[in-house]
Amino acid sequence: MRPILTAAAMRAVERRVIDAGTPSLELMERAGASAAVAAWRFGLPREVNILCGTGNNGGDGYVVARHLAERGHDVRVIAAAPLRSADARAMSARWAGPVLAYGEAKPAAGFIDALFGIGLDRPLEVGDVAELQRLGANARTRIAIDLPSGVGSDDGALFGVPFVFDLTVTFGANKPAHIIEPARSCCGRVVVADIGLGAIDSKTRCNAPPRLRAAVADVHKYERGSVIVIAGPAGAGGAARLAARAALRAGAGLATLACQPLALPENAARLDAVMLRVTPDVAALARVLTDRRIGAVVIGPGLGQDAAAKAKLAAVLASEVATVCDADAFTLCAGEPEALRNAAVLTPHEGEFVRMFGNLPGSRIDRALAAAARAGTVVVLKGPDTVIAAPDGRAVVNTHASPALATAGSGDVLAGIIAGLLAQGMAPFDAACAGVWIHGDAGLRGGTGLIAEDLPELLPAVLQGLA
Ligand SMILES: NC(=O)C1=CN([C@@H]2O[C@H](COP(=O)(O)OP(=O)(O)OC[C@H]3O[C@@H](n4cnc5c(N)ncnc54)[C@H](OP(=O)(O)O)[C@@H]3O)[C@@H](O)[C@H]2O)[C@@H](O)CC1
Ligand SMILES: [K+]
Repeated sequence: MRPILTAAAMRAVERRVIDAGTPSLELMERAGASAAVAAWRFGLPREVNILCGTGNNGGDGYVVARHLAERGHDVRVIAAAPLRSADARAMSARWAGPVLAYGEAKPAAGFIDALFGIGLDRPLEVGDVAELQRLGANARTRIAIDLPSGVGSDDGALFGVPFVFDLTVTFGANKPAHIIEPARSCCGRVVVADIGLGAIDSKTRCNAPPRLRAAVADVHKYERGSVIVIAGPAGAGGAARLAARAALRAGAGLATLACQPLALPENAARLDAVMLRVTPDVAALARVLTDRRIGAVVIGPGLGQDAAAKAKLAAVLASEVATVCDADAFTLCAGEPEALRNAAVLTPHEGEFVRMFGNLPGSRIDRALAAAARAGTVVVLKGPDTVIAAPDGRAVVNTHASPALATAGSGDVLAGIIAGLLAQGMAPFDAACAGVWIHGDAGLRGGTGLIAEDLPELLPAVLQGLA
């Protein structure tokens, strides 16, 4: 999984490489040269304006200017002044082409933004926004060096980015802003250039296709894992049924819906491969959960929010079965996430997350990590940039997803997939990362018009693609 580095972590890597003997000016040369190649490959128009800031991002811009001019581009640098970085001053001295002040350059078809990178820590100034706007708004091709000026590197917040870029060329590793919204949508395509920083380690990473265990020929259905989904009252079983079907399609050998007698006719009429188990009361449910063959349980989708629901949740959490909590489980434990400490994975969307954990500071990654530490369990903060965080400080961000997944019941399916993987023996963090990727891939395959019922049916194709 590719690393994601905060500005501070990036600076630490840079410092290590410099201390090991590579001059910072050499790193800037590599950064600018690789950005110029990426821009050229992208089909940058011949005429290019490069807006250079006063720090090292601006320094990169001067290097880009020199390399593009060598490749035959007609380049003008528009310079913020005075240059405050010694390396940027050295690189500006090596640039022999035109340097213009704000307001002097004519807009051109190509625009490169080297105004601010990871050093931006406050809103853009009015003059900077105006010049970005004047030169970039109508350019045919807009390329950002390291980051679009105006995005917060660590939290992905927008400090006044005036338009969306076509390409962002970054160095060594992705920054959170390339991965998390709203900044991610401003970056366009993101290219990570290798500038010789060596192996980069990070506890925060981008999600990747999971490696699943190969199927064994001689296997019993119980050995493939058994999942139980706790249904809610009569008339509200759809969410639980979706989760159960998803668990089966994700590879569990069995999925069972546990429901109360009154909900039996509804569920029996709608289920075939998924089995039904009537649990008239909490004691019956607790007894079912002592079956050691059950590998995972889902509770929350369509559960309800009454005393009966609360008692079922307590029974599940008191059992030893790996539990995925979703939906109503969060409402039942609003403000007290410690109550869910015994769960294996929590899958809240943004609203549920806030209900559980309040308004935590920082980026989505920071917030998910803080929540996982507080709840003592894996937290999946769902969204277009889903963050999977573990109490030990690992975080994975998934962007392999489709807007089509923002549909009723989609989250129930995700909970079922994760439970299906847990039941097959995956560790909670791995099952959550894999489940989110698989769910995202199904969403991409389904595309526009997708509804939650489609998702389980898309899973065989997704899983066969991973085998
Ligand atoms: N990491 C690596 O390995 C490599 C990194 N490289 C490059 O270095 C870039 C980072 O450079 P950088 O540290 O000089 O910061 P940069 O983004 O140029 O900002 C400059 C200064 O602007 C200021 N400032 C902040 N906000 C502001 C605002 N709104 N309006 C006005 N001013 C504002 C703030 O200074 P302050 O005013 O706070 O003193 C800040 O320090 C990085 O993105 C990459 O392109 C490559 O060269 C080599 C390999
Ligand atoms: K930039």
